[in-house]
Amino acid sequence: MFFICRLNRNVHVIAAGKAVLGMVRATQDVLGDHIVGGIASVPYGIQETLKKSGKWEMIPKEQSSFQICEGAKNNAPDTNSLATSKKIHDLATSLQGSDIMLTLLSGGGSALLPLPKPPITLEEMREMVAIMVKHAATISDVNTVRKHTEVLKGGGLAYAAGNASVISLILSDIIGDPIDKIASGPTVTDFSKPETCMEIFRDLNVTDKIPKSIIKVVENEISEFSGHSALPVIREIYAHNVIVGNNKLAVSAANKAAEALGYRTFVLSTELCGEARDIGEIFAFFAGAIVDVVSGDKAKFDSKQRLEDSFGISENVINCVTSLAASALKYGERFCMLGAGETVVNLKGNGKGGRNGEIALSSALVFDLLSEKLRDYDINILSAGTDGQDGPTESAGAFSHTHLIQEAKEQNIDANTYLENNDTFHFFQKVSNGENLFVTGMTGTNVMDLHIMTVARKS
Ligand SMILES: Nc1ncnc2c1ncn2[C@@H]1O[C@H](COP(=O)(O)OP(=O)(O)OP(=O)(O)O)[C@@H](O)[C@H]1O
Ligand SMILES: O=C(O)[C@H](O)CO
Repeated sequence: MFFICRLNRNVHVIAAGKAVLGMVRATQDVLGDHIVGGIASVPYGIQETLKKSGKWEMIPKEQSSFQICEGAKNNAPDTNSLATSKKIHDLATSLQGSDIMLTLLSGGGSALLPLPKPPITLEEMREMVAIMVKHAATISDVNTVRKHTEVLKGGGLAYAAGNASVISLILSDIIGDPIDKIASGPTVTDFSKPETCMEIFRDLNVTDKIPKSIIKVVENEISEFSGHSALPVIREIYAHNVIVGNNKLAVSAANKAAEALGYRTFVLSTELCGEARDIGEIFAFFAGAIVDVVSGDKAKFDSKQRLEDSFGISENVINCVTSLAASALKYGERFCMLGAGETVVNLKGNGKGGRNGEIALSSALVFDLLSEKLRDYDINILSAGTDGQDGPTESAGAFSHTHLIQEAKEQNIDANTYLENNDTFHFFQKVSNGENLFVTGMTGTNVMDLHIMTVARKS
C-alpha cells in the first residue's frame, strides 16, 4: 500500500481499548506537539489503578485539547462509552484532508466505541452480546455482528474521517491478529458479508433471542449490499493498520523470565482456544503424562492416552513435552510449560467467574484424580487474563495446585458444584481465604490469557 502523509502539527489521536493509555503516552513522547488533540475511551478506574501501581510511564501527559474518557463497566458498553463514541465520531468527521488521525486500538475497544446503527439501542446491543457470549460465541463471531450493526466498527471510524490520513496502531487480543476483528476493526475495510451475521445466529441457535431491531438492520444490509463489501474499497487507500504487539510477545517474555529462574521451558501454543475446561484438563493431564515418563511406571491411569483420545493432542507433541520435562526433572531441574490464547465458556450456571477460573479449577480436579501419582511432585498452574480481568470478576485469574481440591474438601467446599454453576470466582474466593485468587487490578495491557504450569520434584 502506498501511503504519504505530512507530519505538521496535524495529528489527532483517537484511542479506544483497555491498553491504550500507555500507547497514548508513548505517542505523546514521540510526536510531542505534532499532536493537536484527541480523545481516549478507556475503562473505568484505569487511570487510578495505573497511578496506584506506579506505572507513571503509562499515564498520558495532560493536554487541554486531549480528553480521557472512562466508561464500559465490566467490559460492556454503557452510556458513558456511548457519549464518548459520539464525541469521537464528531471529531473524526471534522478532520480535513491535511490531518492525520492516529488511531490507537486494543482489546476492549468494542465496548468502548459503541454507536449502534438506528434503530438499535445500546441496551439491545448489550443484550445481543450477552446472549451470544452465553452460547459460547467466539469474539470473532461477536465482532462480525458488531461490524454490521454499529457505526464506528467495520471501518466506520476511518470512513467518518473522510480524506484525512488514517494510521492505526493495534495491540492484538485475538488469536491470529485479525486486524478487522480486533476492537471490531474501526479502521479496517470490512469484507465480511452481512449474511454471515445470520449464519452465526443460526449456528449458535440464538436467532429467536436476538433483538428484532438488530435482525432488521442486518436484513436491510443484506438487501442493500448483497454480494459487495459494506464499505467502499477505496477506504483501504487512506487507512494504514499496523499490529504493534500480541500475545507472542507476552509469552516470550514469560518464557525468558522462567528460564532466568532456572526452569526448562516449553511453549505449548499461543493459540489455545475451545472450551476453557478442556484447556485446564489438558495442562493437568500433561503433568500426569510427564510424571508417568519420569517414574517409568506402567501408569494406572494413562494421561497420555487421555490427551490423545479426549483432546486430539498428537503423540509427537506429547512425546516432545514429556521427554523434555522428564530429562529436566531427572537431573533435579524444574519444568515450566506455557500456553496462551483465548478460550470460551458455555455458560450453564448463574455463578460468577471467568475463563481462567474455569481453567484453574478444572485442572485442579484432574490433579485430584491423579493425586496418588503426583504426590511426590510440586505442580502449580496459573491461568490469568493479561488485562487483569477474568470475565466480570475482580480477579485476573487463579492458581491451581495438586492439593487444592483436598484443601477445599477439608473446608466443606465442593469444587464440582462451583464449577457446574460457573461460579469459580466464589470458589477461589472461599477456599483458604482466597489465597489462590490472582488479583492484579487492571494491568494496562491486553493480549489475551496466559497459562503457566510448573512441575518440580518435592525436595
Ligand atoms: N460465570 C462465568 N464463568 C466463566 N466464564 C464467564 C462467566 N461469566 C462470563 N464469563 C466469560 O467471560 C468472558 C467475558 O469476559 P471479558 O468481557 O473480560 O472478556 P475479554 O474477552 O477478556 O474482554 P476483551 O477481549 O474485550 O478485553 C467470556 O468469555 C464469558 O464466557
Ligand atoms: O474489544 C474487542 O472487541 C475484543 O477485545 C477483541 O478485540
